[in-house]
Amino acid sequence: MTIAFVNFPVIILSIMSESSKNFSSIPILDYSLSLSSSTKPTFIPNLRNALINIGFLYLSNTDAVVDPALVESLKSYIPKLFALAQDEKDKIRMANSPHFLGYSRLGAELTKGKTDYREQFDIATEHVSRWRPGDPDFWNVWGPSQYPDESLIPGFQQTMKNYLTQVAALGTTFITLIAEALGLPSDGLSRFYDTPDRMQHRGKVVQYPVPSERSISNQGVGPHYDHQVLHEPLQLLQASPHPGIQVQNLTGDWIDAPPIPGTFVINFGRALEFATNLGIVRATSHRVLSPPVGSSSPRYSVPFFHNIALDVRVRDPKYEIEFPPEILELRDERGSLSQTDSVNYSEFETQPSGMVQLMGRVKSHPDVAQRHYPALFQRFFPDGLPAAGSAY
Ligand SMILES: O=C(O)CCC(=O)C(=O)O
Ligand SMILES: [Fe+2]
Repeated sequence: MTIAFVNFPVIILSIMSESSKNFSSIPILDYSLSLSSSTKPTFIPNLRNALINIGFLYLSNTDAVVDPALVESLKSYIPKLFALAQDEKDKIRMANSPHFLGYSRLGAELTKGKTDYREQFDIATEHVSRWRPGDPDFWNVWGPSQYPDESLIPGFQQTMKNYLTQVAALGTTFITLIAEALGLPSDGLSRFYDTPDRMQHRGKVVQYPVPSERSISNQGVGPHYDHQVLHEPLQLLQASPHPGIQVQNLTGDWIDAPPIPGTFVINFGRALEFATNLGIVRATSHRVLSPPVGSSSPRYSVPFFHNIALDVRVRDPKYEIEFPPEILELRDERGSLSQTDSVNYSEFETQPSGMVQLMGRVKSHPDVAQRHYPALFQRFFPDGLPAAGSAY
């Protein structure tokens, strides 16, 4: 099977050297090939390979859906966003929001109980919460975002909204390509989605500061799977070289996925893994290390998470999909997925997607949970708020 490569020097050449298990770099897929019926047949097999064997890919040539000028404009706002006065950032802190949207100070987030060394604004596509008293708590995990005062950073809000709309559209189209790559009709995964007004997808803008000599940890964000279907982080190029995301292959090695200009990194979340007969698609464990000590600039990224509908229980027989035998064979050739030490969202086995999402948010942001979901907070943190991990 061939992999479409963009000619870029940082990509290590030895892709899939021995077996797919030991992949040692991440393939680059040219999105524009999916747009015409004459080139789509070269795109789909590469996507199939990434879905089943790797769990990660770079996507290039997405200009038809995500405007490069908009991406440049968004990038130019990011250092200004983090340079806002601390009290202005705190005005839109995440603890204000039952939807876990807003600003988190450095060190406010936990992954597997350990502190992540990053500062971030969680901002989602526009959505009105449908939760009313008496409804399931997890309906309230989606709702409106908080933005900094417009006069402090004029134009940022609209730019971010436009960006989120465009990457969400890319995600929605990409889901149809995933369905085709898995031998289904292009709407083969549509059962996992609600109507657009009842969907929300999340983004965030993240700064990973350069640690000092004395820092005890270089955990930008600890090893985890994403719970959603798709994760489309935009890694921004830095003044000094940064390793970027690292991805774990089936033998447990961490593979660098450095930023490549003009691409998105796409990885698949546990929702998709569980929804595809418990593991045709691979969700892949990943982490981010802090920039090396002495780097001249922090690392910035804009992750985006494409969700499935809140009420879907992916393991409910009514959502079961029949895949063609060739796809099942490819899964069998790959073998079963190893257990890693990452946050793994095994709750998908029994819980609706919204509840899995809410539980993940509670564990990552206990102070927000204490305020808005006291019963769940008590369940996960019976001894009270941990010393680290407050989003105030
Ligand atoms: O910062 C990044 O590039 C990715 C972060 C990530 O994996 C996450 O927030 O889930
Ligand atoms: Fe992630």
